[in-house]
Amino acid sequence: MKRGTPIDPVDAPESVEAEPAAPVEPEPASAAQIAGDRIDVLRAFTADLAERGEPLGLIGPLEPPRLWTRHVLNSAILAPLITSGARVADIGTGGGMPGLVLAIVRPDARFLLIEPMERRCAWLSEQIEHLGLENVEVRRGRAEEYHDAFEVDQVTARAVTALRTLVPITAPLLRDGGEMLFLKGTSVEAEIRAAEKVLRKHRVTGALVEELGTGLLAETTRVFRATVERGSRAE
Ligand SMILES: C[S@@+](CC[C@H](N)C(=O)[O-])C[C@H]1O[C@@H](n2cnc3c(N)ncnc32)[C@H](O)[C@@H]1O
Repeated sequence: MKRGTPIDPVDAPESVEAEPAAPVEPEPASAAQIAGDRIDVLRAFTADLAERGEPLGLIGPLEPPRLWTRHVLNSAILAPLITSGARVADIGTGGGMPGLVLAIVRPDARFLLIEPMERRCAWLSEQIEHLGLENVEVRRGRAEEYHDAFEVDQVTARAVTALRTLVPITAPLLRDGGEMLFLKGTSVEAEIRAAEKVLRKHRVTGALVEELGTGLLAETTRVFRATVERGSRAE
């Protein structure tokens, strides 16, 4: 794989034999600025992910040297877009991005981490307990299984699937007026064009792309923001 290509942790090998462990990226100076008084908790999570993430198949072998920049801070940079007091569902949290990282840096919001894979759920639950987080719960399963179970104010996701598939599985989780916040790559505009029909069908309005992290991160990140506006329906 080309260096610099984002790794899909799903494809990460279980172990890499005879390869020396890649050195972990030193903590960037901006980490404390982004995490504020939650930096110690974020450090503890990142240290554990650095040590156990690859053997557990949560991150690929090329990720430790860019763990902070590409994964942890790339997730934490979304924090200012989380509404205080909001109930937030993160879809496909995997090793913790972005949902667990956001739960760490935003203790004033409540998070549900929806993840189908048992081993990843076990990791997330262990981290929640170990870090003493009281604002986050794990729900095992696919987002679609929770469509009639609850409604949240905001839904987040990173590296789960393209917008035209992500919108139909996440829109039903949002209350009327609820917001989608999806971390996306450079292809987001093309994804929006490909998703035009489903955006209309699910009454997703005000779609825009914001660039986050300028002046803080070596690599900025792009977030897709949009709102579900169901409006009142005639009886
Ligand atoms: C490539 S990983 C990304 C993990 C994490 N969000 C990250 O950025 O590192 C995709 C994750 O989405 C989960 N997933 C796939 N389809 C899903 C669905 N329909 N509902 C919830 N999670 C799903 C997978 O189990 C996997 O953990």
